[in-house]
Amino acid sequence: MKTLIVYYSLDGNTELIAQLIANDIEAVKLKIQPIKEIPTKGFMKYFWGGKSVVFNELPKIVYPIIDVNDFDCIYIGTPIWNNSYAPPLSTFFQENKIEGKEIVLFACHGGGGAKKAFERLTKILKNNHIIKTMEFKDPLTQNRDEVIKQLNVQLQKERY
Ligand SMILES: Cc1cc2nc3c(=O)[nH]c(=O)nc-3n(C[C@H](O)[C@H](O)[C@H](O)COP(=O)(O)O)c2cc1C
Repeated sequence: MKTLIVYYSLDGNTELIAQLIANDIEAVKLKIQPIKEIPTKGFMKYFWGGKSVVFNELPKIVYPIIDVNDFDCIYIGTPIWNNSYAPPLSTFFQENKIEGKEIVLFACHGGGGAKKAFERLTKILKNNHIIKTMEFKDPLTQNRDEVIKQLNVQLQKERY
């Protein structure tokens, strides 16, 4: 089974989880990068990020060329922005038709959870089989061994 890990991360939390997953399973890791990076400091990042969710923006993105059809399983990772997933993923979904895949969703949040974002992603990815969802609270602020433990528990658990 060929596995792809595709993710966006502004502050590195989702990136950390993507890396820890990649340490655990054989997979191609693909980072999505907006061409115009949003501010990473202070109030402005919440303003820009929040605005992009509210207006359903499709920011221009770059990433290494891949063909999603080459993969059977796709891990999709996002930070939670305004209770939703980050808009760079919307652009990725527009540019890459994801159908008939086994999907694992993972998200990092600041304490508000990821339920709504997972519901939205499940809707968008309706022609796929979502096998698992995993969420983490700002893992960069937590003890690394604890995060690895949480990841291992979540990798083993059933979807709901
Ligand atoms: C624009 C913006 C909106 C956010 N909205 C939420 C939210 O609704 N709920 C929440 O729990 N955390 C929210 N956060 C916090 C991030 O989801 C959290 O810090 C996450 O770990 C960041 O992941 P990253 O480091 O991969 O970017 C928001 C952060 C930003 C920048």
